[in-house]
Amino acid sequence: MIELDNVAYSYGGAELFSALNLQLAPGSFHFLTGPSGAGKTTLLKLCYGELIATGGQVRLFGQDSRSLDRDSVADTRRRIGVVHQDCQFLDHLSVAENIALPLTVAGQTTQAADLVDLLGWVGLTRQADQLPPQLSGGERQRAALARAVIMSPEVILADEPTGNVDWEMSQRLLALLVELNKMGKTVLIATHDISLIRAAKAQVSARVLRLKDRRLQLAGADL
Ligand SMILES: Nc1ncnc2c1ncn2[C@@H]1O[C@H](COP(=O)(O)OP(=O)(O)OP(=O)(O)O)[C@@H](O)[C@H]1O
Repeated sequence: MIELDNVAYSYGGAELFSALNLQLAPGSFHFLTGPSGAGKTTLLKLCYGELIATGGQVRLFGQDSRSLDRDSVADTRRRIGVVHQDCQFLDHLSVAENIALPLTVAGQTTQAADLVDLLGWVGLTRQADQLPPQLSGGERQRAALARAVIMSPEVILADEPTGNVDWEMSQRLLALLVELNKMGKTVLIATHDISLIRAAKAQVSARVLRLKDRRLQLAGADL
């Protein structure tokens, strides 16, 4: 689904990583960990075509990310749901409108019943008409997850989805991501939270990758 082959990335002259290989197979569950600044967010951006590799090749659903035309970019955006690190809501729109935004942007109408179901699934039924600044950290993260899945993507890429939430809320978010994986979705979570990874490994068969010193490696079994 998403394949990185000998990939390098540089911001300006400084190479962040190189010779990086990754395959996200359908239905797989991956964690991406590593020190702050190692390039996890950058790697996720390469995986959804927001950035183009400065070396090697990224293939998204079999297509080289460098050669995606407008339609293919739109198709890729539909097939990959992203939970951004900073959530990125439009503060003048309600929570429900923010969640439905990918559909609105794609010119599709929101099925009210689907939106109600989705709000219920993430536990935000009561908050549907509130504005994003009125939400708690955990509610924001759940709204971001709902927005990421509203287009029924095949792949979910989540960047620190449990940042700034307590343990109980991180378990709740993890349960939603595990549920999505059990429905057949491919999941990749970038996180610093080792205890989250340990909790997940009791629930799902997950590969843990560590980005460090410009290389991507399988983490040890102790994780
Ligand atoms: N647009 C940019 N221009 C220049 N440098 C950037 C840009 N975006 C990120 N960087 C740098 O690239 C490095 C990797 O950033 P990135 O956000 O990918 O790391 P990360 O592993 O996700 O970090 P964190 O865990 O702190 O979120 C950092 O040193 C960062 O300052």
